Amino acid sequence: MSHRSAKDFFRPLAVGAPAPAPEVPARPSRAIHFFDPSNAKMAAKVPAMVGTVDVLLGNLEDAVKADNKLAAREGLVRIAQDTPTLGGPDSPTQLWTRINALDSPWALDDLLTLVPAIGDRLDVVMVPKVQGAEDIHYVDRLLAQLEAKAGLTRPILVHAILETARGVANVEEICGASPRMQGLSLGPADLAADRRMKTTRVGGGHPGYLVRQDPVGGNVTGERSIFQQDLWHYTIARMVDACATHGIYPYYGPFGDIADVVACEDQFRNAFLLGCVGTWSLHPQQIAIANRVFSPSVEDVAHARRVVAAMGDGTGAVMLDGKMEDDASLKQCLVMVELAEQLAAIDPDLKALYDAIPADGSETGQEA
Ligand SMILES: CC(C)(COP(=O)(O)OP(=O)(O)OC[C@H]1O[C@@H](n2cnc3c(N)ncnc32)[C@H](O)[C@@H]1OP(=O)(O)O)[C@@H](O)C(=O)NCCC(=O)NCCSC(=O)C[C@](C)(O)C(=O)O
Ligand SMILES: [Mg+2]
Repeated sequence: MSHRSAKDFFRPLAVGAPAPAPEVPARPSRAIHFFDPSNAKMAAKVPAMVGTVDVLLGNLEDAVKADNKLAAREGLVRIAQDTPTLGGPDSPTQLWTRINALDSPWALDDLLTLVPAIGDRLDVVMVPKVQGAEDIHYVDRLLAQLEAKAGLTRPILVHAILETARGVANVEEICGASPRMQGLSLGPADLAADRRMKTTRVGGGHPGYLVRQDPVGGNVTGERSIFQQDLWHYTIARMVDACATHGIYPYYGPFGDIADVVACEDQFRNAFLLGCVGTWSLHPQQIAIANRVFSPSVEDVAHARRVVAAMGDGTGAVMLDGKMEDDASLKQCLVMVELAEQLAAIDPDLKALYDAIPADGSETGQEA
């Protein structure tokens, strides 16, 4: 397989296209909120959501009826044009879209329409059912041609949904396929079908996927604890490693049981703890869950600041509350402190909470 040279990697793929950015801009994206631009009721809610959610995503793919594909595409253009505060580098809320699958009758026209019309405001294009680097290369070149033609000065980024077994097998090459790559999301429904998993849900657990306590005293019919396991742990962990390797961001994905806000929060929190930066929201009530879970708690930030203060120049080992802290635990705490700073810069409520913590984390309790 041939690869572009290191220097070519950061040259535009079309004459006149903007140069690729060396780093993915670190913009908060705790909730990627999906809406169907062909649904008048949902579309009407979008302008008022600017500033209340990190990402608004106009969905053109699955969950939009085949008969509504054109209306969704045109609706997204109209919404962006009528809502000048949405999207682009200065907006508090990024504008993303999920285009149709590359083998569908709609994907080409999705990009041919959106880039000239609203390309200056479109931050990220999410590509579904990505199988390998070849899918990213196709979108990469096409976007460069369209950006050049439209005279855009800022490259549109690309986000891949991992929802086929082949996509998971190729996850590293997908992440490294282009400097446009912004991140990855899990597509648990399509992925489960493609893998022939025996689940019928959109994300979340399954009561049959469990580990059972050993029989007590050899009594196999006696009372035993069971522990439900996370079906998505393996895939999320692979995504996190692939994304961290390539300097891009991993996200959970959809949680389809809208009413089960408790299990939704658990699933999101597992992803947060494993290294994901955000998740999807399908219904307005999931935005608050995502914002809560993907923002470090006051206790975590206070503890992290205490460790940073106690570690001085960051080397050596100290005892804090009976626990050893060293260079490596300091690095974990810096991940937390830096995330808190990024979020405080865009979220006044969080800023107030974090600002109330003393700089050295003192007078606050233990790690959450
Ligand atoms: C679940 C549904 C059907 C419940 O819709 P509903 O109307 O029954 O809900 P509701 O509770 O009655 O809604 C209350 C109000 O909120 C509005 N509303 C409701 N949702 C939204 C929204 N998202 N954005 C903005 N507004 C929304 C709704 O229109 C209503 O407005 P109203 O008070 O004026 O009557 C609906 O929320 C919905 O369609 N959500 C988006 C679904 C979606 O985008 N699915 C695709 C992503 S998941 C996926 O594709 C899988 C994946 C990754 O590919 C793979 O795993 O393979
Ligand atoms: Mg899907």
